[in-house]
Amino acid sequence: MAAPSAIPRRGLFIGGGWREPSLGRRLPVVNPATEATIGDIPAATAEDVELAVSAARDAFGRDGGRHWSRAPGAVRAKYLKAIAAKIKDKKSYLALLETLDSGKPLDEAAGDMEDVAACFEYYADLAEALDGKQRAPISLPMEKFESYVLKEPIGVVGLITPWNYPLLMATWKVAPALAAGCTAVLKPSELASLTCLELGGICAEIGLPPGVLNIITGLGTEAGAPLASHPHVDKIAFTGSTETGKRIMITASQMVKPVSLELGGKSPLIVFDDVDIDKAVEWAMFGCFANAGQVCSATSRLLLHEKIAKRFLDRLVAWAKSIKISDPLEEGCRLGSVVSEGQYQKIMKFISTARCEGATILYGGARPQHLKRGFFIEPTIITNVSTSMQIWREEVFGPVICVKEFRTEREAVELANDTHYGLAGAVISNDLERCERISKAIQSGIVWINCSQPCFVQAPWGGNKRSGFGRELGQWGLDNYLSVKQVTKYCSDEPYGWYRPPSKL
Ligand SMILES: NC(=O)c1ccc[n+]([C@@H]2O[C@H](COP(=O)([O-])OP(=O)(O)OC[C@H]3O[C@@H](n4cnc5c(N)ncnc54)[C@H](O)[C@@H]3O)[C@@H](O)[C@H]2O)c1
Ligand SMILES: C[N+](C)(C)CC=O
Repeated sequence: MAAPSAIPRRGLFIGGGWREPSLGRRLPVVNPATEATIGDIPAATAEDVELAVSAARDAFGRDGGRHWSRAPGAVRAKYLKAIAAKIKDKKSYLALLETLDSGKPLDEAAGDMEDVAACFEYYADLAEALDGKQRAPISLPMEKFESYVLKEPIGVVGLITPWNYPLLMATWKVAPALAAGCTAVLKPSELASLTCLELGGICAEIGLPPGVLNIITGLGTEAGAPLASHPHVDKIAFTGSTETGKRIMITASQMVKPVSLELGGKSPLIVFDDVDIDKAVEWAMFGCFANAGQVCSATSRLLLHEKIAKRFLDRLVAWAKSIKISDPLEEGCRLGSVVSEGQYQKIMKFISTARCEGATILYGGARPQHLKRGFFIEPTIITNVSTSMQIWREEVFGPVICVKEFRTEREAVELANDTHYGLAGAVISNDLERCERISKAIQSGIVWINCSQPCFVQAPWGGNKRSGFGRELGQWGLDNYLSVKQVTKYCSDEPYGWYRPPSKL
């Protein structure tokens, strides 16, 4: 598909319609593959957050919740399915916008749109099933009491999301939140908001009740912070960096507001000496170079058994050389640009610090020579790394992998767990018992065996340690937006009998 001559000019999506931001400000949209400014997005501020939260509050309580929050799950499912159908209809267009906004290869963006539609469909099914799970009885040790559980929507939720999978990361929150009966204010990243704004257009087209989903774009400090601190927002679900996650947690703690946090990672991939090297190399490549390494669970630390390390690295370099790095709209592109100039500078600084600290840049580490414009970085492989180096310890969020060797299984596990993060980890070995042992020993929320990165909407996603807490996707994703209410009934005709009745005079 050819690039559109202009990006749609959208307002903020509040109360079912478009509004100009209160202060009239807009932020430029830069195509990171060309460095051209291709449009702009509204810059919301606290005044707009106020309007969006108020619209969500009204929608939550409208007519006693009959049309949304207390409506049968099948009603909400109908809307979620309609959104999924529209996403499928507009897949090519949305993928194109995502690529122009973020620099990711067009076919990766198209795959993301399929995942977006599948996520809405999945949570439509869970919304329908929710009614059948209400009033689940609790077995009690006293016959005079009966108890059951109601699962109720938490209320108005604030959803703050990053730029690496812009519409998909938003959908992981919007779909379950709406399925649960919550109403929401979504604040996508200022670096890639175009497809999230299009989601607003889709909601209007399918007639989603006004205010059920509100979408405000803008800077984190100006639009995200007032959303996180708003007293009428009942929960914040956040995906982004650990630093911002900490700030959100501090803000939310002032109101004892629940938060779920999907944060950064420094995920290891352990490769033993009993493997097919080329197959394992491909998983390592997919782990660290897909989406230009801007993946929360990216394989950023590669642990190689010393017996295969040299052969593995030779093949890894050979495979890395064969990646097509190009404008992400070109067919066959496997490495696009990173998302912004800021991200480009940050990644380059990580690489130069690694060099200064004594690591070896085995391959890459620079701008590809054939691309004079755009924020492109070669796939980069770094060896001679020590565990005190920044490149080992901190999340890069770019196409950069650092490598260490190990001798024993124990040493591999110690190295894998030598991180403050705990999002994901992976092991490749033909010895499945060893893989099982390692999957238990790795301190993370996700472990892949003989693969790396595949992600399914049915399975829980989230981390431990400084990678956050709470789980998205699957039933766990829905539970994030439900509050559990215990209802206990006294069902005996007898008086309770704790106090003696006053004597009749
Ligand atoms: N664990 C996961 O599932 C997962 C998935 C994707 C990305 N991530 C993480 O996201 C990070 C990259 O995304 P990013 O650079 O957009 O992260 P970021 O923390 O800079 O921004 C994330 C969002 O928070 C907003 N924000 C920034 N400051 C804020 C504040 N003070 N108050 C409220 N909101 C604020 C931003 O505008 C953006 O919408 C990486 O660390 C990555 O690992 C994690
Ligand atoms: C799981 N994934 C890759 C879609 C999102 C994490 O950044």
